[in-house]
Amino acid sequence: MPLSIMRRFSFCAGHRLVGHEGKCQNLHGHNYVVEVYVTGQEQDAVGRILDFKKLKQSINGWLDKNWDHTFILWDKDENGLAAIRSSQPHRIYELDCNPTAENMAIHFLEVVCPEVLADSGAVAFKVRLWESEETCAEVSKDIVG
Ligand SMILES: Nc1nc2c(c(=O)[nH]1)N=C([C@H](O)[C@H](O)COP(=O)(O)OP(=O)(O)OP(=O)(O)O)CN2
Repeated sequence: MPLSIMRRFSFCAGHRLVGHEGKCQNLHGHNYVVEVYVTGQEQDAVGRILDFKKLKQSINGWLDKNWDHTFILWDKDENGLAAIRSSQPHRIYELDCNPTAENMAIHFLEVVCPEVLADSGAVAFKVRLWESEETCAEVSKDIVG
């Protein structure tokens, strides 16, 4: 019987989309929401896949350090990077691709979740990343086991 849990997190960040035909080519920000769906091999003695609090601490720790109140920019966006670097202080997170909701969701599922959930016994299989209340991207993967 498939069993999973989900927790929702929020953070503020700036970005821009290189090559976008409209306003989103300009530096701007969002109140992002990220939903992380987690499953595990078995429930613990209490009946949990993973304590919601542990999930919160792991994910929020990473978000606070890396994405919250940063500019998330493509590492090839030299002009955008230079603009943000010229302000002091600044926080930048460089992605190896344009920071669309889709690419940020993929990065979160493929890179961030395995790192922060290592040793937890749980694994993230789906991420939904909301850029606004109306727009989100969703990515999921099959978990073998
Ligand atoms: N598939 C995607 N499309 C767009 C993304 C994205 O991540 N994935 N991102 C953006 C921009 O970041 C933009 O800030 C959000 O777009 P949206 O709200 O749709 O912009 P509008 O042009 O509709 O804004 P209005 O203020 O309502 O005119 C764009 N697309």
